Amino acid sequence: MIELKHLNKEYKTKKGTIYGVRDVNLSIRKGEIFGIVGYSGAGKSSLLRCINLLEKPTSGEVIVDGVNLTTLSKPQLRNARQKIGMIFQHFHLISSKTVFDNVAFALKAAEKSAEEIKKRVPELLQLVGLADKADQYPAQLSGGQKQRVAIARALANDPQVLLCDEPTSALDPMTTKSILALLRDINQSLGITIVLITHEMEVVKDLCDNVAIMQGGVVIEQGAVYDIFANPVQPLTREFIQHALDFKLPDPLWDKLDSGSKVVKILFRGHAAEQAIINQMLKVTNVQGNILHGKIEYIKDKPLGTFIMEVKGEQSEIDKALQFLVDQSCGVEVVNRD
Ligand SMILES: Nc1ncnc2c1ncn2[C@@H]1O[C@H](COP(=O)(O)OP(=O)(O)OP(=O)(O)O)[C@@H](O)[C@H]1O
Repeated sequence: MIELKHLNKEYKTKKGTIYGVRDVNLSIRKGEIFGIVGYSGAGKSSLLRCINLLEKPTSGEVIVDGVNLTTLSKPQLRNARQKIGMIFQHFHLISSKTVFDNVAFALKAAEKSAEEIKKRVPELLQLVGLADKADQYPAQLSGGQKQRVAIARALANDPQVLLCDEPTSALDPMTTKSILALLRDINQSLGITIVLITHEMEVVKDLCDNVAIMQGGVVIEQGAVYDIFANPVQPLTREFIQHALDFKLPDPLWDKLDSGSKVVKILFRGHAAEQAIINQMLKVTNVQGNILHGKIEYIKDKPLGTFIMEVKGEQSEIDKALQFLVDQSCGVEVVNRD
């Protein structure tokens, strides 16, 4: 659906050239939810805004549904953009217009008739759960409701793609969940391809099919969300995942551990998460194990288990135990106190 080929975006400033996006190649499939993750300044917004040419790439190709947007004339680009909706962190609603008129604005821009607008706006407001708010003004709405209006407006012209620029960063956790659920519904019921940028891996875990991690304008790692969580390669990716899975041992627990023991983080991928592998390990080796932390996450309905264990025994037996886990395809990492 979306192909980015050797995409570069440079900003010329008084202080020199700033590289927003550097040689990015991405392929986003029709109907998927694709996440782009990175810290502030990583180039996420620059990349997203290149997809609808809000930012003109310095070089490279942006192909949406088979059309290379970088080659289009202005009127052609205007037409192509109607098939790409966009929502933002701070909603970008027009404060002097009612909810109805904010949504109608997108239809007017696409030169829809008054009759069509009268029919379409209530349908859109129904879709986002705001059928009773048509006559209210943005100031009378909560953050979540404002984002719903923005989503209705973005969907007005039946886009094939919805670009989401940190859509939940200004919202509380409960509202975040409801907006993510709405985006998932829209993706499933309307088949719209969603590209979403965020700095929270939690959002990616709950919503996305595939993800790209950005640093310094470069995509440093990409893949299916489950694979990225189960086998992160880059240190930055590991850092993001650590935040999302939250498995840092608290200090009082470290204080209680035997000085001769090892603390091991074990990752169970796929069906291994549902089997009694730790039990088997304790049976076939002469070590004692004490589980300090454990949880099983379901990502895209596939289990991913993370356990932190204190392992005690002769070094040779500990080595044997860890090798047993590796042989069962578990990820094994000795954890040291920070
Ligand atoms: N219009 C601009 N002029 C000059 N530099 C820019 C411009 N827009 C972005 N940049 C620079 O490009 C780099 C990438 O910025 P970008 O906003 O794309 O990152 P980001 O990952 O979206 O960050 P954030 O999460 O803070 O929005 C940064 O160094 C930023 O300062």
